[in-house]
Order: sequence, then structure tokens, then C-alpha cells
Amino acid sequence: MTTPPAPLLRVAGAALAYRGSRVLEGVDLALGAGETLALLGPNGAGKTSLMRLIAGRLAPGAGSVRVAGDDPHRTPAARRAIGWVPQEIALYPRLSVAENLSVFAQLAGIAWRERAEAVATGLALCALAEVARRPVGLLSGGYQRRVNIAASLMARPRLVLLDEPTQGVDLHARAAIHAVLGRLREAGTALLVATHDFAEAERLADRVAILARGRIVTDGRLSDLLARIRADAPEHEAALVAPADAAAEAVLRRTGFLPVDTGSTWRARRLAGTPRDGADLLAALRNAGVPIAEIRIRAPGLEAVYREALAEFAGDGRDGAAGTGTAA
Ligand SMILES: Nc1ncnc2c1ncn2[C@@H]1O[C@H](COP(=O)(O)OP(=O)(O)OP(=O)(O)O)[C@@H](O)[C@H]1O
Repeated sequence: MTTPPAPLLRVAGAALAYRGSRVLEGVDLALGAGETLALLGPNGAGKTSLMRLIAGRLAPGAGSVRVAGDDPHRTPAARRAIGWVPQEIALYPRLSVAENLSVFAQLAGIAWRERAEAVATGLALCALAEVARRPVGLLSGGYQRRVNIAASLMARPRLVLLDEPTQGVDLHARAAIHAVLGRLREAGTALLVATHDFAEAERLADRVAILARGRIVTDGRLSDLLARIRADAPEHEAALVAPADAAAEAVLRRTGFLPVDTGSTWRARRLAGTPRDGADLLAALRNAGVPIAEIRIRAPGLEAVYREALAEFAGDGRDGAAGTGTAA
């Protein structure tokens, strides 16, 4: 029997505090070569902090981080195996795309003889050849995000960390960024993508980890998480006219629903095993005077996995993890 290969990334029992204030606690995470992990969690859950830890920019207060077997905080070789794509655009706006990449290649320690090839590979992978000579500051936000990604690839990292890579871009630019990530994946690069976008996570990820208040509350294969939540299908989802009050919430709970405040409306997912069909539900809600916008039957997706994981976490007595509802 052969033993499975060691994961490219292993985080074990990691904790982190900023000036005494705890941000990460007991974080365990592993990622294999070529895998894509979506990291989800409410604002302030600690996603960026975890990625900074993995990138070796911070050292854990407890536990360990290993990339390709080494500590990225102490070992330059481990840091070179990691590409870091920050949430903000971190480029030189007056320099052209190619000049930016050349500077980042130099910063990544690429010898000058090999820089042109590294730049050309980055331009090709990120489909930037046509804008190679344009100043970055004159490009659209979508292009700038792709240059941001290309800049992280100069040392051919085996693991790329992306912090909300499609934040604030339009659908076309989002698809172009997803195509870049698809090419990286095909080339065997492991990706860790922090995102608030469930559709993006479902599209890109093999694995999903949900972080709440500095703890991993769910970690699994996307297909397993979806299969588990769909095991009790079909599900009815009742969108209520906002704002729904406590009385509406009480009716929903009595009718076998788990109501979730999504901001402008209440969405309620039927709990497993409740026998009512959509017509029964509609009648019960109308009789109770609950304003209904529509009732849909649909397979629950990652958003439902996320909401239930946070609700369970909050129910564990660790206050405030659910209800932030920002990951949409
Ligand atoms: N340099 C810092 N010094 C002190 N506190 C910090 C620092 N950076 C982050 N924090 C705090 O640590 C917590 C986690 O922040 P972090 O940015 O890691 O969360 P996040 O999950 O990435 O959030 P978002 O989804 O909003 O990007 C927050 O409470 C934040 O205010």
C-alpha cells in the first residue's frame, strides 16, 4: 500500500493575535498540489489574516504552517513556492504591464536572463499580451486585477493565495479572471481563494473551508458538502416581503422552516424531514398573515451550507457568528 503524498500546504493548530486580540484559533487546514480551496467567512472572520500567515508574512502565535514541508515565515524557499494576490491592487500605475511584471520578477529573485520569459509566461497565462505596453493606471479594474494575479506568478509558485480576486469587477472581467484561475489549475497550481461569492466558490473549488470568528467551522469537499445538504431534498424556499417581523419568524419555525435574514427579505429553508409541500406552506403562511413574495423549490447550494454552518456555530454558544450574512 502506498502512503498518500504529503499535502503542499498544512496548517496545524494555528493561532494568531494582533496586540493581544485573538484573530485565529486552532486552525487546521491542508491543501494538496493542484487543488482549489474556497475560503468563506463573514467580514472580519480572519480570512486575510490566515492567508498572511500562510504567505509567511506573519508567524503564528501557536501551531505551525508548512508549505512544501517548510515554514514560510522562516524559509525563503517556502515563500518562493507561494504567490500572494492581495485584495487591493498593488501595482505601479505609471509603469506598463510588462514593466510591472519585470519589477515583480526582479523582486521575486528571478535572474535577469530569465525575466523576459517569466514576464511572457505571466502575460500569456493572464491573457494580457494585448495590453502589455499600456500603463497599468489606464487599464480597467478587471485588467488591473489580472495584472495583480500575473505579478504573483513570476517565480512560478506551486500555491497561489487570492484574496477576493473578483471583488468589484463586472461579469465579463469576472469570467476572464476565472479563466486565468482555470489555466493555473490545469498547470497543477494549488489555489486558495478567499471569496464572499458563493457562485464563484461553487464554480472554482474542489474544497471549501468556512471560517467564523477565527475558527474553521466547516472543511470538506464541495461535492460532499452539497450532497450532504441535498440529502433531504426537495427543499422549499419562501422569500418573504421585507421586513418580516418576529411573528413571521415564529410562524416559519412552527411550519418547519429555518428562517434566515438575508437583509432585504427573509429567506426560509425547509428543515429536513418536514412533510409539508409548497401549497401547505403557502396556506399556513397566508393564514398567519405572513407576507409572501414567492415560494420556490430548489436544490440548496453552498449558500445554504454556509448559513447552516454559521447558525450551528452560533448555536454552540460562540456568539455572533451567524446573522452577519455578508457572504453574498
Ligand atoms: N493589522 C491588524 N491589526 C489589528 N487588527 C487587525 C489587523 N488586521 C486585521 N485585524 C482584525 O482582525 C480581524 C480579522 O480580520 P481579517 O482582515 O483577517 O478578516 P477577513 O475575514 O479577511 O475580513 P473581510 O472579509 O472583511 O476581508 C478583524 O477583527 C480585523 O479588524
